[in-house]
Amino acid sequence: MANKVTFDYSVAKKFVSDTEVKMIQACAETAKDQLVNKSGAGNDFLGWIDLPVEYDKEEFARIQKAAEKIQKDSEVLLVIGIGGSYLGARAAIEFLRHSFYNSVSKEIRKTPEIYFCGNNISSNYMNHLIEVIGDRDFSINIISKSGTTTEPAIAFRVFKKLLNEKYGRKEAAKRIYATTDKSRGALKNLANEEGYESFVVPDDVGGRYSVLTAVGLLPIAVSGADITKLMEGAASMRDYCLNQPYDKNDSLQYAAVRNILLRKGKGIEILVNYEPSLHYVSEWWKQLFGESEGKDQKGIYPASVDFTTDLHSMGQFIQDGQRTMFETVVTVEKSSTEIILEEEEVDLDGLNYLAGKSVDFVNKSAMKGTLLAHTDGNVPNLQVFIPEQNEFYLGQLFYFFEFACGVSGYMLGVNPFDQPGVESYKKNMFALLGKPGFEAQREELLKRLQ
Ligand SMILES: O=P(O)(O)OC[C@H]1O[C@](O)(CO)[C@@H](O)[C@@H]1O
Repeated sequence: MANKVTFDYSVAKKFVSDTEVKMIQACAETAKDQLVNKSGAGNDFLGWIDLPVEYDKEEFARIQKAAEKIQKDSEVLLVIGIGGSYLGARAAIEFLRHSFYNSVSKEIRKTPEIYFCGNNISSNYMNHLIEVIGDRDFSINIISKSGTTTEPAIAFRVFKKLLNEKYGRKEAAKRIYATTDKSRGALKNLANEEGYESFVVPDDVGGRYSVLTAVGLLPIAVSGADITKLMEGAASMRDYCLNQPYDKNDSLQYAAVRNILLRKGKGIEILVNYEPSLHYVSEWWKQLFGESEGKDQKGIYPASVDFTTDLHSMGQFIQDGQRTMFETVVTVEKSSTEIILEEEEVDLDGLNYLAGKSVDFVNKSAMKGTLLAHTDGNVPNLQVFIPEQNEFYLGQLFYFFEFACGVSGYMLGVNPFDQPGVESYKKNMFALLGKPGFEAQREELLKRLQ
């Protein structure tokens, strides 16, 4: 077991040869140079590259203090945000903390319950969340880089009212933490006006690359995870990404191999996990790659499955359906806890052959068996290994994927740091809602909907 996050395509050699990986080296290295020298498209959004070593230490200390205050004065923290202002924190908390974080007893959890909202527009979801909070003490972390995104803005209105009614406006303001642009946007204005403690999303860090800023760090710190170790892990992976030669650079190799597969008609990448706690890491990864690469009618469609659960639903398709996909299997090498299966006197369930074996051994056997079966079914299987489930390796994993994404986007010939496509639905929604300034579009859309 290596002591870092690693990438391995050895099982996929039938589909990607070492020679092909060598042939694409120049392309990958040019893309890396563009990224590191900041000479490519979107180069005003590259603040994430040095973030793990150049972050604002004063703000970092303020984040830790705010987290301690929330831990002391709140039973519940609401994290309001969407996309990059949501997924990183959720991914980290689910990966690092208890599988049943919000349900397990306070004695085990020790920190506030954490609920995410503002990531949908459902009245049911919000009403049910109000019921979950009940009359308990709570705080809000509202996160929006632009400060104008509709989903979190609506949720903030609703939950700010609840907080104001419970504590009065002045006291409520001390329980609201705003993570947003340093000087612009509706949320920044509101924070200034009401005196909320504010944290900054740096100008040069886009939403989907912002997990290691206050966007991710405050909720992660409230959950009791160690954000210093998270940054240290990211810093160590930054070092590998920037300084290792091509053949030893896991992140570069991953970017290269997925581009080789794309050129062979594999337009769908499925991120696979065998730990339920990785589910939201996949969700975070999907936004990272989907928003970065899916443009100009190009890109690999990022999908994900949770195995072994989805082997019993999507397994058939992956084994046997249209051959347009490859899998990237993320494995946690050493499970943090163990269960050993015991022998039963009468072997009614036929499982005595597993007596003395750990549940993780069964899980790993399922993983290895599936890897070979899917390879035989002509689905290339790439692998990413995480040594253990902790903050350090998660920091490495985040940075590994971010770097690979930047490189891969340039290899593909797109700007990996913009997202013009997401505006189309917003314009239509604003027009239909009657937002001032969208009158002409409104008439046109209403006619189409008749
Ligand atoms: O932090 P904000 O500005 O509310 O944006 C949230 C998300 O919405 C998007 O801008 C897409 O609309 C994403 O890129 C971003 O992560």
